[in-house]
Amino acid sequence: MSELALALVLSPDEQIARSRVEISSIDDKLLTLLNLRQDHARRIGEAKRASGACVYQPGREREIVAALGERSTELLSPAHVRTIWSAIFDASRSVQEERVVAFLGPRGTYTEEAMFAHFGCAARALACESVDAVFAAVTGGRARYGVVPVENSTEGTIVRTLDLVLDTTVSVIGDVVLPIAHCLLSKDAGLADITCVAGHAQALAQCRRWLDACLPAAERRAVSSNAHAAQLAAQTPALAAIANRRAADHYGLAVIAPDIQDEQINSTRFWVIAKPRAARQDDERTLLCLELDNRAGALNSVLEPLAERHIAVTRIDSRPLKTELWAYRFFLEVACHPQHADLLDALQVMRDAARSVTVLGSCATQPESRHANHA
Ligand SMILES: O=C(O)C(=O)C[C@]1(C(=O)O)C=C[C@@H](O)C=C1
Repeated sequence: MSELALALVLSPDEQIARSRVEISSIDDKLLTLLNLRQDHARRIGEAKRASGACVYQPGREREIVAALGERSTELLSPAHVRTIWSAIFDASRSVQEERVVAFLGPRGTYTEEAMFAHFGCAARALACESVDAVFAAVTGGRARYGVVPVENSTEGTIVRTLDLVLDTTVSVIGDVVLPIAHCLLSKDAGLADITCVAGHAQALAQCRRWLDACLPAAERRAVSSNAHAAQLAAQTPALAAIANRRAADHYGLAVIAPDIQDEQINSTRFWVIAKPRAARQDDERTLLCLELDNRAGALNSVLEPLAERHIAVTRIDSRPLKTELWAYRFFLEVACHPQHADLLDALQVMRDAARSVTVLGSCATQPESRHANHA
């Protein structure tokens, strides 16, 4: 009897039971094939170790997903293919290296969310108490990678991160942009019972208008992270925390008000840091630090060589030199691969005009905003 004819004579329960048997048998075959795939990934990992090649090859991953996406069907969309293969690549990379990733903790921070968005669940997470501790874990070899916040679309630069990248030997090797949806969390108090709101200074600032309108009399207490604020809220009934839903789940809190950020497009950029390594083929942005003489036209003389070669400057920031009054160093992001002939050419001219020019790292294509996983 054909499948169609059989479907007509089977009761719903019989159909479910029959298809479950088929699904179990398909899962069995999938698992065998996935193990075979993992074995090849392991062999590639050994070859990469021998040749010094990088484990993570985003270009190859994109190629695979694009080819499979073209064969997608009504039953399995390109988005499903992307999600499934993203987990397969995670597993595959995890047999090639153990990825300990330090992040600004504790558990439940937005940085943890960014870490999972970038590395998937195959990473072994190492929660650190401060941005400094994340850098120390990477420079000291306790973690291969680190994830730290660097810029918020409402509040601007996180200067400590910028200073540490400028002052240490680590490189920026990627970035992640997350939309930030702040919630007010409490153990079991209602809005009227809250006398204190704790959160990272940036989060308190990003919710200023909402707090002025809804909790004008409450004390605002700046703490080291939003997740730490959630820990405090779990212990103190009249204290509410500004944090994400991941923190609510992790610390057993209720969301008393969702989406309290003043700007709905509020997003944070996180940098992925590591010890210096060669740029990847598909890195399209290069990060630079420029130290300039304190004279008229100094900044212009380093920007001109870029403009002349049509290299766009996508970000510029200044930080005090600290060793000299009112003198600055400049952080630049430019839209070009670090080894591109035009950029190498520009850098040579810039080096003549500046006290020093340092390449701080490079990133792949500008990340799209990813939606926070509130599951
Ligand atoms: O092709 C490689 O270089 C692999 O290591 C295999 C593989 C994969 O699982 O397909 C895994 C990691 C890379 O980022 C790209 C692809």
